[in-house]
Amino acid sequence: MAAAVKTSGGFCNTQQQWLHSTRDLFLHGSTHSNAKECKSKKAKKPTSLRVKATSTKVELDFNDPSWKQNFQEDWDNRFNLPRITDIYDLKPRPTTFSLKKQRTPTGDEDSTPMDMWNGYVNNDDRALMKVIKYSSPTSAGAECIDPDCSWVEQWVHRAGPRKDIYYEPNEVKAAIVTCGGLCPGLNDVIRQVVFTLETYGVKNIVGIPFGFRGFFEKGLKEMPLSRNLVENINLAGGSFLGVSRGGAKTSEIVDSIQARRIDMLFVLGGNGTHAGANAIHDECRKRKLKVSVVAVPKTIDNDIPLMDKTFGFDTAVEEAQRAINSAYIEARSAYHGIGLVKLMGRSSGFIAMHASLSSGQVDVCLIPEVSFALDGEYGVLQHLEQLIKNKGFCVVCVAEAAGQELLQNSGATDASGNTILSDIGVHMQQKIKTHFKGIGVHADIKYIDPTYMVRACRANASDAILCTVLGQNAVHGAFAGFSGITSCICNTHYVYLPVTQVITAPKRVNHKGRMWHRCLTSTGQPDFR
Ligand SMILES: Nc1ncnc2c1ncn2[C@@H]1O[C@H](COP(=O)(O)OP(=O)(O)O)[C@@H](O)[C@H]1O
Ligand SMILES: O=P(O)(O)OC[C@H]1O[C@](O)(COP(=O)(O)O)[C@@H](O)[C@@H]1O
Ligand SMILES: [Mg+2]
Repeated sequence: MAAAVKTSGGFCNTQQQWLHSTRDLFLHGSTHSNAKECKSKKAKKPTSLRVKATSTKVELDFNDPSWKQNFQEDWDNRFNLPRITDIYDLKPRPTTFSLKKQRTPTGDEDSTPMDMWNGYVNNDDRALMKVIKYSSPTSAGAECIDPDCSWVEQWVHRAGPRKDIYYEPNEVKAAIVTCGGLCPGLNDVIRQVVFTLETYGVKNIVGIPFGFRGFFEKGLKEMPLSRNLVENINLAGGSFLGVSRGGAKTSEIVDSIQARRIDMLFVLGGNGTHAGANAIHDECRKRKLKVSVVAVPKTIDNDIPLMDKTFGFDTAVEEAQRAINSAYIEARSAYHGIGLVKLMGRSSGFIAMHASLSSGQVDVCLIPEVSFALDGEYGVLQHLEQLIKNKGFCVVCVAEAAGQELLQNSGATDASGNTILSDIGVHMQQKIKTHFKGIGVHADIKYIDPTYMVRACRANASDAILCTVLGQNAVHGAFAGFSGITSCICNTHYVYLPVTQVITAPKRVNHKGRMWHRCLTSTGQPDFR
């Protein structure tokens, strides 16, 4: 019987490094860990780990030949999709979502007979979540489960239309709600959900106004939706239905779902919304309601784990890049110009990192995942001084959650309970001004905060396509009888994940990963510690 390893804090050794990796894999589906760096030099492989998964407690003993099987069984259990047939004994019916062309055959010899055309997804179809086989834990970005970094298949359920469905389309009432902050692409998803529902034959489609509030706030009326009504909503940013934060009272929301006789609920939102969707799904199950709750992950922050990206992220990066370009032009044109851009990202620096990379105009990129000092020999200010001296101008991109430890925090939260961050952009602007004044060097600082411009725009082409697929798949998932799932993209494939698996913790930039190092190579910045 191998010894179990303590799973939380307190010590730092090689075992702990493994522990963090494996624990992260279980908790976040990724070994991209936020683990503190361990200083211990001597590598000593642990033989056993006690790992607490989100739904099961699994003990992996790597000396046990069946550890891989145990891991996979736990994985399959956790990624199994909840279905309404788990609580109801329902008979499926053939789908009404036709992949056949609705035309009379032309007699074209080359045309495939429709009944042989494989257009439906089988419930046993799976996609691999991880495709790289790392030969060693020291390989760049290695995500290992055991000390030898063995190959372990991690399958997830493929998304798409099924041959059998569990709802009578003409009896269905479907509702759509958009929650949290704005995000490019919300309207594209609403539109595709409506189109696809109508293709199945659903006639009763409504929009819930202003997020979860629309379920219980007096005076807010549901909006009937149809193809005609939503046809052009993708041409504008924002949400056609409106969004809101806070006010999520699960039991009241489910009372309202019951009273309105909603059968399918499509919930578009970020990590908070997904937690809300999960609570609604659980409550519906408790009340034995035949309701499918299907989420679609939105957030410009790209901070939802397990998926390649959330819709809106690409567009936000593109827009952020425009702000960087303006900062660059201002800085380049001024005598000793310093352009400073603050970008969103509540707890992760994805927008800042990607916009810095894509613009190619950033000299210093600061993200919350990597701590830095402003003052001192190795601080950011000293580096800016060098840049001004050597090339005459510079551009700094800072993520809103970066360097929070350098600031005073009021501890205040927004209506959803998210911490209100202190303004690192304004703080840096002041610090840079004071620093250059102090050393008697002229500096012309131009500060740009494009915050709401970045997320209020309409989706770009790649996001519009992502929204189309995710929105359509959300509807297919509901008709297939799944509930408590989210429609997303993993490893370039479209899949469904149980919501429980994506609300464990926000995804963050892997500061030891290749992408961050590419960013450092691009900016040429040193360590600021
Ligand atoms: N843990 C939670 N359980 C239930 N509902 C939640 C939870 N966290 C947030 N919500 C609700 O989800 C909605 C959106 O959450 P918020 O954090 O503002 O945005 P996002 O979904 O974009 O992260 C809000 O109405 C909020 O009340
Ligand atoms: O000003 P608001 O609406 O509270 O939004 C601020 C937050 O919204 C975001 O743009 C997105 O957050 P969510 O996806 O969680 O809604 C964050 O980057 C930012 O911190
Ligand atoms: Mg959020």
